[in-house]
Amino acid sequence: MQTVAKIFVISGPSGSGKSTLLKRLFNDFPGTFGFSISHTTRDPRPKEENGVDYHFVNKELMEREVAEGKFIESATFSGNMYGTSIKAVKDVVDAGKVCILDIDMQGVKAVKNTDLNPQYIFVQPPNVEILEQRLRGRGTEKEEAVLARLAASKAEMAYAQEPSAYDRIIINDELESAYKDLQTAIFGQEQL
Ligand SMILES: Nc1ncnc2c1ncn2[C@@H]1O[C@H](COP(=O)(O)OP(=O)(O)OP(=O)(O)O)[C@@H](O)[C@H]1O
Repeated sequence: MQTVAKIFVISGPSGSGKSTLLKRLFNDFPGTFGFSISHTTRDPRPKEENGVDYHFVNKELMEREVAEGKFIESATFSGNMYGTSIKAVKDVVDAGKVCILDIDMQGVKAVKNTDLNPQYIFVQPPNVEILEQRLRGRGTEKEEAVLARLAASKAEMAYAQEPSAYDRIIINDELESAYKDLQTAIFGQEQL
């Protein structure tokens, strides 16, 4: 399947519908897309496989590679490092797949400092009220987390208005229409 790029960055406020749209895309075009495999310094859990679920690495190695600029971004949660390496993204493309990076605004800015040269897509909710309804409707976050996500959405929406921030803005009002717009952004035209 011909796509307009080999790497797509999908960003947008939490609750804007990125996962919903991507799930559909992966289902409708099996084998076409892939996510990069992240690195982590935490121990594997039972059934987790190195190079499949994560690249499990030791802290010294990961710190060195982060310092060498081999990572798009990295962060520490509960004492464990997590991150996406530039190579992990290129590996998806080398395996013949189109790489989808589902990342936040900081991640988008970080990708812009690499040689990956993706297409940047922003998934935007129709308005803040609907975003709030959807976040609450999803029921996966506590009140505090909902408020934090709504606050973060303001900066994400403002950044998306900068002319050079994204190649495409998809307004996720009616899902069918947003999905068609996503297909057009990815394939150059609607496929289904
Ligand atoms: N067009 C739409 N109309 C109505 N509801 C929608 C639409 N798109 C998504 N939703 C619903 O909104 C909620 C948030 O969507 P989703 O989880 O896909 O957002 P997300 O951008 O992936 O969020 P996060 O960044 O937190 O993972 C979900 O409950 C989803 O079913």
